[in-house]
Amino acid sequence: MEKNTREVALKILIEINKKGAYSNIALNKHMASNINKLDENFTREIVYGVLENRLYLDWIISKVSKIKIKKIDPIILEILRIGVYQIVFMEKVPNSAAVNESVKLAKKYSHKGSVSYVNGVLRNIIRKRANILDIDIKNTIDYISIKYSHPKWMVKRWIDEFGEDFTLELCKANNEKPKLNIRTNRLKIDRETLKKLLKAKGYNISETKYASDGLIIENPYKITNTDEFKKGLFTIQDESSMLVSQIMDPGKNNIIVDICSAPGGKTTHIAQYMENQGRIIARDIYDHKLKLIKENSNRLGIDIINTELFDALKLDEKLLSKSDYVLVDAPCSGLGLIRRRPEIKWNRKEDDIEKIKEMQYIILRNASKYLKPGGILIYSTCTIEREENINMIRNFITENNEFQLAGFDHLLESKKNIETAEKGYIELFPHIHGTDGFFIAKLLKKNK
Ligand SMILES: C[S@@+](CC[C@H](N)C(=O)[O-])C[C@H]1O[C@@H](n2cnc3c(N)ncnc32)[C@H](O)[C@@H]1O
Repeated sequence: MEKNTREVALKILIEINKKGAYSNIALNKHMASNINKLDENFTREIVYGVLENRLYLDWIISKVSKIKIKKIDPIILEILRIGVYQIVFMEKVPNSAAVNESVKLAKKYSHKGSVSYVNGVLRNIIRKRANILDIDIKNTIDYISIKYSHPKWMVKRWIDEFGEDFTLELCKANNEKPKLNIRTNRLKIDRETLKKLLKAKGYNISETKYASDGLIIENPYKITNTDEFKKGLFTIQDESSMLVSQIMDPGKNNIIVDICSAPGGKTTHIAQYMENQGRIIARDIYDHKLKLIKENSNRLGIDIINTELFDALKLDEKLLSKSDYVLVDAPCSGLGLIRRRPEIKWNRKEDDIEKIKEMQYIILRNASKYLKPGGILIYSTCTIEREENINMIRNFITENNEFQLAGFDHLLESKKNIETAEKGYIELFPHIHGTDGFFIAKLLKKNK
């Protein structure tokens, strides 16, 4: 049985590396519906463990391998990473099992020479373990990069922006498992009652710190199979994302434009704030993603959302000065999501940030034109890159002086470590706030 779990992990990792698949989607695709909890957890741990620790695992392999990492066949390298991960991080797995199962995978997926190479590398690592696991590197960027397995460009960028201690803690937190958060659907139930219902089913639950609708689930196994989920009493959403609608704080009968809205996490939350009265125009560039908004709305009992296929890079003359609130939940580099999707570390390139920034600015500028005077614009991203966040907003305000930042500290449940809220924006970080890395700014379009 365990052989299969390792082989499934190998297939998933290859799919992520070769095809750029998202880890969560690849995992769900490969998990048979009848897989037991132990096997599922084992595969999950290997996939995430290998993605999170890739540079450190490669560094260990390089200590004993005669072949340079870049020259190792990609499948053999992945088999080695899986083997080394078990030896170094999974105490319950006997070394013999880690070696034998890796050798079996090498036999199945490669040729004879590779089999003895995999066997030799893993046995050498076990033998020399006491001397090769400590990282004896003085340079801070190199040290953090290997110890917490983040690409050097990312570490350097963050040290320049946030300092060394901050970067080290951030990288450490990026390798920790995020807790599952759910959002109460206040159209159907209040948070306290939902908490009691789920507690009675054996879930360990606490309340989110900043978001008023959020609950943190310690043991979320099969939570989407519960009646409570099927009846639409809650939806899955990180606390950081819940804050977007909380900070927007729209009321009944407003007109809202959500310009990049799929799969609808924030749009459906906005509808809750509007008590399902008024009108939301929810747009996205992908039709298949708009369908997800409809599915989510149906489950949650929301009928004020009109989905529209529209490219936010284009200006829609029909919407000029029409809306009370606009949300720009911009496509971004996603560097705040590394805890959930560690493959971002390996798939994202530094050059991408420049291109993404240009697109974000055009989307923001177009979206701002849809607001009535006195309207509110919310700009959010799931990245910690200031170039895509506060620097972008400051540039925008300089060039569009009818806009100003609007403070919102009174809308948060707690003000701890979130002091900039009174100035009209917040930056969230996994190691400080326990949320995804995230940015939210609130802008007021002044009455002329
Ligand atoms: C951060 S996600 C939005 C998440 C969504 N607001 C939620 O809470 O569920 C960004 C979205 O922008 C969409 N997108 C990317 N480029 C776009 C464009 N040019 N026009 C409209 N939507 C775009 C993507 O398809 C993606 O669904």
